[in-house]
Amino acid sequence: TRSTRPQRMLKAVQKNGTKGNPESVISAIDYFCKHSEWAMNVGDEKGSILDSVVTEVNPSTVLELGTYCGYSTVRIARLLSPGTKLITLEFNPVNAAVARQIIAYAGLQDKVILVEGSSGDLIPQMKERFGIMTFDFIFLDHWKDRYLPDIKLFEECGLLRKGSVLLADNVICPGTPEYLEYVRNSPRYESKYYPAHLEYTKVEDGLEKSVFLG
Ligand SMILES: CCNc1ncnc2c1ncn2[C@@H]1O[C@H](/C=C/CNC(=O)c2cc(-c3ccc(F)cc3)cc(O)c2O)[C@@H](O)[C@H]1O
Ligand SMILES: [Mg+2]
Repeated sequence: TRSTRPQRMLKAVQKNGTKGNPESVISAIDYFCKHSEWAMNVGDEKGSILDSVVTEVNPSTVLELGTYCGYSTVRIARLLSPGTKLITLEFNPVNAAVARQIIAYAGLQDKVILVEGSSGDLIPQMKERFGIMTFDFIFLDHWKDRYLPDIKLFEECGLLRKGSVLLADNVICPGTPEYLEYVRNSPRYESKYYPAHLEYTKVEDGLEKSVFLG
């Protein structure tokens, strides 16, 4: 059967990247998306904002929803302190297989725990399976209509603490109106919008950073 876009992206990383060099993997994916095939990675512009938030938070516990090809996984993992690992959830096995290889090519496999499955099933298992008390940083980049149910699940499972930072991609395009309305109007969150553009385009998009107030 025909290859998938993530599989073609992996080939581009193996061809143009340098093994063990996360920056070269990020550049190879951005180049592929700009010159070969557009893909829904967070991209370089929003990726720089992601980098600055991760650096500012310097998290000890990290969760990503929607690994896709592992582009943002590599961006985040390369910035984590030694010994810190990030958990990333991906329910499409073909995408998960590509992401594992891209993460490994970047040399970051020891800093990443990729769990195959759906966030709705896995979030309630975080404490028992991974010994997580609360998350310092969460990156939301999965199905847009799942951002709101999943943030409520974080609250219900007691996975947020005073100061936990949630960063959400695509709050303008494709858009996550119910999520935005919730975090911007809830007294339990302090929210801030970071304007940018849809990856590799001039279309308006941005990231929403929401700090849980406890
Ligand atoms: C069921 C919800 N839980 C989930 N749990 C685990 N993994 C999940 C989940 N949802 C989706 N996934 C996975 O995350 C990935 C999906 C991400 C969804 N992202 C988008 O739809 C998206 C879409 C666009 C976009 C923007 C403009 C367009 F014209 C076309 C597309 C841009 C983006 O930056 C995006 O993030 C896939 O790998 C999917 O298998
Ligand atoms: Mg996205």
